Formats: sequence, C-alpha cells, structure tokens
Amino acid sequence: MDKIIIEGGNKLIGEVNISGFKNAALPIIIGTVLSGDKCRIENLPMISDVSNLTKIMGMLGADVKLDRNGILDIDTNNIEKCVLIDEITRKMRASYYLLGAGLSRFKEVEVLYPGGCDIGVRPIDQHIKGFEALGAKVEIDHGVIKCSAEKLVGSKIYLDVVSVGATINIMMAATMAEGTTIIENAAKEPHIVDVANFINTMGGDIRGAGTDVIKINGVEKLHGCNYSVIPDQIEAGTYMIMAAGTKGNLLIKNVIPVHLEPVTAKLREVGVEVIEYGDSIQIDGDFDLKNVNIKTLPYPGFPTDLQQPMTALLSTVKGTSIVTETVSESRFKYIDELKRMGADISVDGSTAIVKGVDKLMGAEVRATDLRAGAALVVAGLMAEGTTAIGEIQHIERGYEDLVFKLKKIGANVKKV
Ligand SMILES: CC(=O)N[C@H]1[C@@H](OP(=O)(O)OP(=O)(O)OC[C@H]2O[C@@H](n3ccc(=O)[nH]c3=O)[C@H](O)[C@@H]2O)O[C@H](CO)[C@@H](O)[C@@H]1O
Ligand SMILES: C=C(OP(=O)(O)O)C(=O)O
Repeated sequence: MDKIIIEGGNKLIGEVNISGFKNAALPIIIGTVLSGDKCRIENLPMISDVSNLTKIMGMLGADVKLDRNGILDIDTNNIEKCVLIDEITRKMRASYYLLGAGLSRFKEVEVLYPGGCDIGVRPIDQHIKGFEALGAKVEIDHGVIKCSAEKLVGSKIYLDVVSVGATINIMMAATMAEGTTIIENAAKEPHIVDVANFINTMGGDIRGAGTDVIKINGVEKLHGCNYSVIPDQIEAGTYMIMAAGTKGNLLIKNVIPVHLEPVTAKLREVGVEVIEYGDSIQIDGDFDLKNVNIKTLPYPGFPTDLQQPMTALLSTVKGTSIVTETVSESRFKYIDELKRMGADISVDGSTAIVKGVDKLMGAEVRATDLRAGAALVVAGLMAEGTTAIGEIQHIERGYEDLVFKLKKIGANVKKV
C-alpha cells in the first residue's frame, strides 16, 4: 500500500500553483451529457476522481480524451441511455450528478448510490424531493437509484437543508424542463456559480446562482462549448494552512481570492499575514499564532472541507480553540490519528476542544478520508520526526500532485 512519508520541520517557502476545483470539475464533466454534443473542458485537476469519472463517461458511451494538462475533449452525442450499474460510480460522491443530467436528457436514469468521503450519513432526500417536484418518479432498490419521468415540468422547490449536491442536481434536471424552476434556500458555493455559468455557456438559462434563490428557465436544447473550471479554493486553503503551520512564506497562485475570504479572515485572526493580489495570495506564517474558535457553515461561512486541516494547525497553537462542525454529520474521525501524534483534542458531539500542545511528534497514521488526509499532511509538516500516512488513495481523490508540489516548496516528503 502506498504511503506518504514526511520528515517534519521544514518551512514551506516559494510558489505553488493551484489546480482546477474538484467539486466544480466533476459536475461540469457530467453536465456535458446535457449537451449531447462536443465540449472541451479545461483546467481539470489531475486527480483520481477525474480519471475515474472520465472512465465512467466512456462506459456510458461518450467519446473522451483527457490529456495530461487537464484538458478534456468529450462528445456525449453517442450516449444512448444513462444506465450504469458499476462499482466505479461508488468511488466518488459526484457520480450522483448523473441523476440530474440523465433525467434531464433521457428522462430515465439508473445508477448506484454514490460513495465519497465517510463523513456521516450523507442522505440525498433533498435531491429526490427536487426531482419529484419536477415530475419524476424515484425508486431506491438494493442500492440502485432509478429515476424516470414522462416529462419534466418546472416547479418551486424549497430545500430543507442548504445542500450543494441537491442544488446542482436540481439545476441540471431543470435545465431542459418545461417552464421555470425556482430553487429556494439554494447553496451559494462558488462551484454552484461555475456549474450554472457552464450550463449557460451551453445555451441554458439559469439566473441567481450564488444567491439563495436560483431561477432556471427550461430551454429545449443545449449545445457543446469550451469551458475552463475555476481554481480549487479548498486546495488553496490547504496550502495556506500548511504555510501557516510551518511558519513559511508562500505565494499561492491561480486562485480567486474572494472565494477564500472565510479562510483568509480566520487565518488573519490566528495571527498569520495574508496579502491578497488579483489572482494570488501571499501567506507569511512566521508569527506567534493565537487560539481561535471555528464554526463550519455553508458558503460564505468557514468551509467544512477545511475544518480538518485547520484543526491540525490549531493543535499546536497555544491556548484552547473550539471547533464546531455544523455541516457534516461526522467529521472528527481523524482526531484519533492526530492524538497519536501528541495532539490534545477531545470531541463532544459536533464540537472539538483543541488544547494547543508545544509540538506534535511524527507517527504512523492513516487517512480516514480526503481532508483527514490533508489534516495529517499539515500535522506531519509541523511535527518533529517522521510521519507515515497510509490509505493515501483518499488524498489522491482531491489533491493533484501533492508530493511534487510540496517538494518544490521545501517539504521533505516522498511517496513510497
Ligand atoms: C462532490 C462535492 O461537491 N462534495 C462537496 C459537497 O458534498 P454534498 O453535496 O454531499 O454535501 P451537501 O451540501 O449536500 O451536504 C450538506 C449537508 O446537508 C445534508 N443533506 C444533503 C443533501 C440531502 O439531500 N439531504 C441532507 O440532509 C448533508 O447530510 C450535510 O449535512 O458539499 C459538501 C458541503 O460543502 C462538501 O463537504 C463536499 O466536499
Ligand atoms: C467531502 C469531500 O468530497 P466528496 O463529497 O467528494 O466525498 C471533500 O472534497 O472534502
């Protein structure tokens, strides 16, 4: 089994380039189904979720060519139906977007219940509520989700919880429905806007993405397009935290600073210097850091996907920090791994009480999920001695060339 080995203690210094955003790239790749035409998608991250999804698109019948620079040429004209009962769809969460896209184009879709990070129950009741409101029939049978409709008709849908996945899936399903669909209490994450912009570039008519009310006017047909995915604010935030944790000085390039504001604000509160430029951010972490409290919230709140790396950083900050997780049901499993490295953290329900220790010590640990892996990398970079992180397939779902990028900025790290 592959491992990442880190000799801690080196400051991260230099420049790092941020890749395209996994959580925008995946629905956009699936969204090409809507066009039934040729699309070129650029700035895709070279991560296992993208390579697996390209395989899935090929299995459905699309012509796909993904080059090493993150450019995908895809023609979905040859897809005849959106039915795929194969374990490969369980390697990621985002395969559930086949439901919205398949329903919209073929009025019929069958896929397995999705996989993704083990961070709680992760229900899809809001996706189903949306599909049903548009006129679809939805059945779940032995882990297979089947949706079908005679026709889809626009409707008003109020989401009971703010859900990124349900917002995007309903947007996709409504794109070619008859009439207008309104999603209320929609998620506002930057990738919602990116997916809406992509669908509009294909001829869709979606308004209000980025606010909590999204209006989708159904169109008859979409066409192919060229589109470039936004940068990954979670990857960028992870490097910001790593630079802070190693007291480094890092220029993080190819980012949209406004997407990072919740992270920038929190790091400034911790005592890190953050300078925002047009499309890059400079981090100087060579200061005494202060304890802070964190509460995860839907965008523009502090992102749940950075709760784990941020908690790793706080584990060596003097004083007590309180971390409250309100988005994911169960996202503290990695804390037992941090404790193996000497962290003093106790968990009470959705709250972690982090008492800063003087230093972490390298240890043998395992990534329990994607961002748990990122948290352990942060911890390993800060720790004294050697950290060996196992189960790195989780990390490879979401971080392009992590070891290569880290080496270039001074980390003593290798994959074995
Ligand atoms: C591929 C992708 O984009 N993954 C992201 C997406 O996951 P995902 O789309 O699964 O997350 P959601 O935004 O849907 O989930 C937010 C909360 O709503 C709940 N919920 C969700 C749907 C539903 O039908 N019913 C329900 O109760 C979930 O259990 C969770 O507590 O957003 C999460 C929250 O920002 C991120 O952590 C993930 O990185
Ligand atoms: C939870 C995450 O991913 P996914 O939803 O793809 O499992 C994540 O990116 O942190």
